[in-house]
Amino acid sequence: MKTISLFDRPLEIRDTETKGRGVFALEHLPAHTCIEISPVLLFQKEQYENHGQYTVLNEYTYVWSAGRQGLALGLGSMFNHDRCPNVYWKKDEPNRCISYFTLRQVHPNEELCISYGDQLWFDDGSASSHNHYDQPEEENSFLQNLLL
Ligand SMILES: C[S@@+](CC[C@H](N)C(=O)[O-])C[C@H]1O[C@@H](n2cnc3c(N)ncnc32)[C@H](O)[C@@H]1O
Repeated sequence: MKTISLFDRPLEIRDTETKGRGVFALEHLPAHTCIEISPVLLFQKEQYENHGQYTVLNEYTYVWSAGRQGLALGLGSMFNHDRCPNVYWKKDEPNRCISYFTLRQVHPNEELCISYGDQLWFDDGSASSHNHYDQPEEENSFLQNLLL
């Protein structure tokens, strides 16, 4: 299957050339739009250390409190990494979910990507296939604050 449409949402899961599947916008999305709220499945520290980390889960989970790891259900596990992301995320630990927002205006057919940080475990496809959107200064500082 090449694409999965998401019914009433202007988003689609597509195969990419170098990154596996990814999430794409089908229309213009304004900055700071909430595009997804993913419920999170939590793994206890021991469960993850003894089992989870040796499986494919290790490419998908988010660090959670008390040494736990969280798997974002829904779209949250489908966002690829970009060193200049157009999506940021916020953990909501009490409600065990992660919300995802656009960092800037997103154009139709643009891939929606988050930043995984500096320690990548794969060859970064975003380094070469980077989109050439010039991020305005104020959006840049907003991103810097989030990542600090
Ligand atoms: C959370 S998953 C993202 C969804 C994944 N593409 C899929 O098809 O299931 C993380 C994995 O996606 C791939 N990936 C994400 N961002 C990438 C990038 N910038 N360059 C290459 N591979 C990437 C890597 O294989 C990574 O382990």
